[in-house]
Amino acid sequence: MRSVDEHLADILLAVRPTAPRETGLQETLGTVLAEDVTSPVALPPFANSAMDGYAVRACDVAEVPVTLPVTGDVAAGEGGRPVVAPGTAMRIMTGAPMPEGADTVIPVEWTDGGREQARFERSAPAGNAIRLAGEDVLAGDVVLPEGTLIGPAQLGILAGVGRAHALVRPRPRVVVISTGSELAEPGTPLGPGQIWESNSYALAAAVREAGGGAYRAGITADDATGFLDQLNAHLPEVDAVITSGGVSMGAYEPVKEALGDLDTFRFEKVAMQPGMPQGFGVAGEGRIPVFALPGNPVSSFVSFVLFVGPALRKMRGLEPGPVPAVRAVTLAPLRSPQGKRSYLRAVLTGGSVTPVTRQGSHQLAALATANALIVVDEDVTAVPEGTEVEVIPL
Ligand SMILES: Nc1nc2c(c(=O)[nH]1)N[C@H]1C(S)=C(S)[C@@H](COP(=O)(O)OP(=O)(O)OC[C@H]3O[C@@H](n4cnc5c(N)ncnc54)[C@H](O)[C@@H]3O)O[C@H]1N2
Ligand code: MOO
Repeated sequence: MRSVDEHLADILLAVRPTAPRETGLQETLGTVLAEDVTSPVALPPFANSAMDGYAVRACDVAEVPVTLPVTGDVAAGEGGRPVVAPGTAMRIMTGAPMPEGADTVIPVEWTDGGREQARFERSAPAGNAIRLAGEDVLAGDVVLPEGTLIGPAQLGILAGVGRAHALVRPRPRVVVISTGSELAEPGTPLGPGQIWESNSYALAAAVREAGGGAYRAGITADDATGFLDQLNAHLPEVDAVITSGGVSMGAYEPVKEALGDLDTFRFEKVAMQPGMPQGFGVAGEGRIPVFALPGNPVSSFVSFVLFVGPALRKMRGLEPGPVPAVRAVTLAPLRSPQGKRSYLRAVLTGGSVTPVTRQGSHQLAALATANALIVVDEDVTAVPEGTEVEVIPL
């Protein structure tokens, strides 16, 4: 059997980041920059007021109280070149350009707020409440280096430096294909021997949560030719394929049957529980990665966390890194099969973790109550209560 680490290493070797594409500003959220973004101008581009108040010369309000004539208003967006003459004041608004002649701003709260003339109760040194040009960014500064993940703040500064587009690695597009003649669409009645199809919904949701774009191809019956036709139809549209089911030892294993003989594919047992039967390879002219995950719902979900999640990070242009884990004390004893790394569904609260009672790889409802996976190494078969263990938060 291959180890979890070996299987992941094979996958990471085969996947590559998506090709950079010029993308509209709003669509860059969750993507990774493929260029250094510089600012064409200084930010702020001009000295401006940080407060609503009066633009004056500091020397004119050095002795207070003092009353000065108010010669006009400077609003934000002012495009002219207003001038504050000695011994006068102008009302100024937050974000408005500093008028010539003025070297300080007196907040309106320190005055009587007059329009024709204003009485100043407090003085301030030169430079008070003024935001200088270039205080945030100088023209030509790199504001976001290549490789930056675009979140709301990063999208904001893209807009702030005037960009309507950016060169980014698009979210990987992923199709999820579920195989199984027993599967019925949720919302339709169950026939004899049928269950509602859940894997493609969970996996597509996991892809989206992991920063990819996902769609479901629907259900394919247990027929290798039909599966292959469906796979080939989707390959030109996607950056990766996830299949569920049809990879183990049964008489009807369409995924394994369709892809098992290709020399770009491997179906193997990975030393883990759940998720032992795994397939991975590349298909089509685009050498599109195909993750052939086991059909048991908990197995496909855990496989996603361990293998597809890191691969999607690499495809997005991020460091795949180790799957983030924490340490916590188990509040119950744990059991694990010899030679397999177990991923026990569990509830993590603060520094302690409790495995859920139903650990079967078909027990999807139990998975839905968990928020973490406890990792028990291959060579450990029993862990006493009170032991510190490795935990992957979900
Ligand atoms: N003789 C052996 N049998 C099995 C082995 C083995 O090593 N030797 N491995 C077991 C393990 S472990 C797993 S995991 C499963 C994997 O099987 P497949 O990937 O071939 O998946 P299926 O047989 O198609 O389905 C397994 C199970 O999951 C249900 N399922 C499948 N797809 C969905 C879906 N989209 N939504 C909800 N449920 C789904 C399916 O009805 C089956 O109950 O093989 C074991 N057998
Ligand atoms: O290894 Mo399978 O994934 O348990 O059910």
